[in-house]
Amino acid sequence: MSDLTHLSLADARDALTSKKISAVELTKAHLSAIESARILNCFITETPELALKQAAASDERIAGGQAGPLEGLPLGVKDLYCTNGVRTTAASRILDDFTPTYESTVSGNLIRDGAVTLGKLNLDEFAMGSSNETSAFGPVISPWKRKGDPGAKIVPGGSSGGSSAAVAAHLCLGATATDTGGSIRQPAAFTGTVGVKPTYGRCSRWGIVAFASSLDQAGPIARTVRDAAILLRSMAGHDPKDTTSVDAPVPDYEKAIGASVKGRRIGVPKEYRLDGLSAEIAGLWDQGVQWLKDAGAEIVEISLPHTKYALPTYYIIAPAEASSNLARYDGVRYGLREPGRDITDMYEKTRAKGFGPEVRRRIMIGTYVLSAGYYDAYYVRAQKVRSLIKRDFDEAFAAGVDAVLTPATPSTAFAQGEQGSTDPVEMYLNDVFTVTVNMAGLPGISVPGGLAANGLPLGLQLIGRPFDEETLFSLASAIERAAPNFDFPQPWWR
Ligand SMILES: NC(=O)C[C@H](N)C(=O)O
Repeated sequence: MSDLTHLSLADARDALTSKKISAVELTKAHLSAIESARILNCFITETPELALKQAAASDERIAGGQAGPLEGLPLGVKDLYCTNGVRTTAASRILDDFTPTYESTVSGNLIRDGAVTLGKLNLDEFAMGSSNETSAFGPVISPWKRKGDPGAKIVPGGSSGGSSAAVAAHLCLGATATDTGGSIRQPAAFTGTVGVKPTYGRCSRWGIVAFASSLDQAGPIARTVRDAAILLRSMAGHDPKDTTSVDAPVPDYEKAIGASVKGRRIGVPKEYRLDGLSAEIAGLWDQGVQWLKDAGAEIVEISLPHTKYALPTYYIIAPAEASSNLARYDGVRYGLREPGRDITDMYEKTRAKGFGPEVRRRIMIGTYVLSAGYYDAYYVRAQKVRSLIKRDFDEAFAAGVDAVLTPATPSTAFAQGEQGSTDPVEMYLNDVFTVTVNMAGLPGISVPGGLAANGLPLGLQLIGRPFDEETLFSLASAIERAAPNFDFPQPWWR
């Protein structure tokens, strides 16, 4: 077989189980792809020895007829997941050389099912950002190029930018990611990949560095809808160590691929047709509607009246939770410590040195909205609006809508430095279509819809009923079949 990194995860699985290729061979092909793509800065930590050891064990299990569902498949892990014996940074200096003595439940589930782990993927610091430019380990460069602009360094989206870029550049067959306000779906849309944000509670958050605990959710990024379905099945499941994880059976999501969508009711929310929405994004959305119609779905216009409050509400709740979660980085319990005159001075120096500007901004906003005198005006009010946003969706689903279709992002990927350098709100606007899903705890998927005139990928988003990821997989696979084919970028980085 020619280039093993160009197999889909599903095809690689089949080639491994039928012994056409070995896990060691497949792993070596990915390790050498990673080595020749360092300029993209996708990985913070590479773990080639560990990967080869896991691959050899996989080959033995395959030979012994004991292959797990992901046996021998090389994956990347977002560096927000704690990994036993492997440095975990959250792309922050504050964690320094923190090396967990335990494995996050979700990455542990992948390893249990036979996956090979290639290393830890870059991200925005503590997952705060939409372009991977806030990482203390430097930005990730997307493998994609804007037409006629070879010098521009295109961002892979964020915060899971290492995951999306590595998958798009064929450095791994799939990757883990996390989504608090769009961090799986937006980078997937920017890189022509598929990203799934499962229902809140579908995957365990145990062992994943916390950002905003009521919004955070783990999920996969992959090159096809089928591959994402295979990964989610292994990642999901109840975990007694996370009291918010739900004890519900995990379906075989792969069975939803190619399933008929005839008669499924798709809601198109009029509030997402923002003033100033670009003609290209509006066109993509109309196209998506047509593809689902052609596949037999029924389209209904719906109203989600509180949509316009979602972004400001998210940027109160998420920083509030972050300011509380990040209080633990005090120079005593984890990583970095800057000596000071007394304990307060040590705290201040450690936190000033350890956190980057975006993380500091969020901690300050969060502390402000939680402080006496402002708590009711901001935090409590934001929680009330959050309930209204959730109720909008509840009502749409109660009226018989099976899923909601929207664009994933308001634009294609931009170049480094082009957004948010003077005004952080410009960066926050990237999340305008994605944050509602986290606020309501719903599942969402981003699926490619083809390429824009500038040559960069476009993504459509489907939002589903709680714990109905299956419907999203079947609808997304219908879009995947209908959308124009595109090739991932040729490896200019080698
Ligand atoms: N973490 C996320 O889901 C990304 C979002 N853009 C944020 O900065 O909060």
